[in-house]
Amino acid sequence: MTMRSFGLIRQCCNALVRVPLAREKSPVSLPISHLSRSLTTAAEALKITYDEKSEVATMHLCRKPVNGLSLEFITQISIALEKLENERSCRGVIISSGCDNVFCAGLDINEMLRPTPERLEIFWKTLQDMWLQLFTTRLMTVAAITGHCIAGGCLISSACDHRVMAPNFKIGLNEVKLGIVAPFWLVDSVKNLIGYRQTEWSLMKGHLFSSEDALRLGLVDKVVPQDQVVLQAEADMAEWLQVPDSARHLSKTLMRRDTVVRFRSGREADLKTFVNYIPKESIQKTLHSYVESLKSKK
Ligand SMILES: CCCCC/C=C\CCCC/C=C/C(=O)SCCNC(=O)CCNC(=O)[C@H](O)C(C)(C)COP(=O)(O)OP(=O)(O)OC[C@H]1O[C@@H](n2cnc3c(N)ncnc32)[C@H](O)[C@@H]1OP(=O)(O)O
Repeated sequence: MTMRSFGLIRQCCNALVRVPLAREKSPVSLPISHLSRSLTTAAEALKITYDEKSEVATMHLCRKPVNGLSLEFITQISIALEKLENERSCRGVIISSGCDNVFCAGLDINEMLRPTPERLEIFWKTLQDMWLQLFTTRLMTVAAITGHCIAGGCLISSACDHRVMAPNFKIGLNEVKLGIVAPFWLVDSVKNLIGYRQTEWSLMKGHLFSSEDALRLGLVDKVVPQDQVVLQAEADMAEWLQVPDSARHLSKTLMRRDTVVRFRSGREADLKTFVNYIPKESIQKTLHSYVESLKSKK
């Protein structure tokens, strides 16, 4: 197998002061006073490899301990996606995790705790952009879900085209448990997979589905033993790539058009809602208690 890492991407991922690079906006300088805590450095957090033979890249999320989506991390993912999108030979990307038993625990909650208004706004815009990129990319996208896949984690997996998950983990939108609400575009992308009622019910309860229930509902496409998830994702990717790229991408565009149109017309209002809602004292209290409960479970 011929593997090479994308030098350019690595280079970009290491330079993280000016963000975001994603489409539809010009770069802005980040207030770096509120860097969220992680056990990994920015350079270690995202590893991209490319297999020339299969024309498939792997985006390995390694922001330990749980791949919490901080502004810097989302920016890295966004830059990497853009680079892959522009790499003509690349036809697909597998998103995998380097965190034990966790694919992604969602947004880094620290981003929402006592945030500066400036950073909060950039954070949400960057997340919106990253989601749009992933949801609409010409690349075939496969999520290799080797562990829990919660809220923002489900944002990533549900924006992909195909999902392989390991057994005995949890996946879904639990935002209400934190006193917050999933944005309509994330809800739509889950609803597209599992239908209205299951989405409504799980959203209102903050219910996380087991891997097995997720398979039954269509929230994931396959459940295989944890040590086979990536291999299965690669095999499924190869099968998917037998379909001509442009026809596959046009079909995806057709199916996702309504969600994208709704997103584009609602994203400004969505941003305003988020930046007004999160700093509220009552929300801050609930988020704080949630973080405490995570720490005290040990
Ligand atoms: C109409 C108004 C609309 C307004 C819109 C408002 C908001 C919209 C946002 C919606 C979009 C998405 C939101 C989110 O993603 S919120 C995050 C939701 N995620 C979670 O609830 C997951 C929480 N984590 C867990 O349940 C567990 O950590 C686990 C993933 C199951 C893994 O368990 P385990 O292996 O036992 O690890 P620990 O629990 O010990 O965690 C290790 C350390 O990591 C910290 N941690 C965990 N998750 C997060 C996180 N999401 N952000 C930041 N930090 C996290 C945890 O506290 C541990 O830290 P410690 O070592 O310092 O104790």
